[in-house]
Amino acid sequence: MKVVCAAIIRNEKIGIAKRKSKISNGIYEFPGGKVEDNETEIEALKREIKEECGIEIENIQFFMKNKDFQEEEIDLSCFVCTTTQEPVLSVHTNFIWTTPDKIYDYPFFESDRCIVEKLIEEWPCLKEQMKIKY
Ligand SMILES: Nc1nc2c([nH]c(=O)n2[C@H]2C[C@H](O)[C@@H](COP(=O)(O)OP(=O)(O)OP(=O)(O)O)O2)c(=O)[nH]1
Repeated sequence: MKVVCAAIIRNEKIGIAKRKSKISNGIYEFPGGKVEDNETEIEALKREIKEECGIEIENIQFFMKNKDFQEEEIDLSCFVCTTTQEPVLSVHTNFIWTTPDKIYDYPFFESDRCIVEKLIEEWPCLKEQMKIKY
């Protein structure tokens, strides 16, 4: 299954969201979801973030891929992007703006560990790079 997710950056913070249902109940994740057959990863990402957070995202850049096996194989592509809007939640019960080094203060998707690690490593550069864009 192809899945996309976004590390959304705003005001030098990254957004993480808490799920209210299914396998990841109560766990924080990067917002996103499954890629449908008729769409590109970027189209899926924009659609999922609009559906789940009610916001438009901009400056979308590929960040990394990660494979995991849950109930089936998950082929996850993570992107970084910016927004100028505040989320309005539908499938999540909470949304927090934080910095990568604090993500593990929250119960977070274990399979996303390498994404979080890369975000921590690249954060000084990434936050500067994304700052000029919003
Ligand atoms: N959204 C998201 N899903 C992730 C992350 N890491 C990770 O392993 N996953 C897995 C969990 C799920 O098995 C799958 C995403 O499925 P989903 O349930 O979010 O997809 P969806 O929104 O399209 O779901 P639905 O429409 O079928 O309800 O990817 C992540 O950071 N964000």
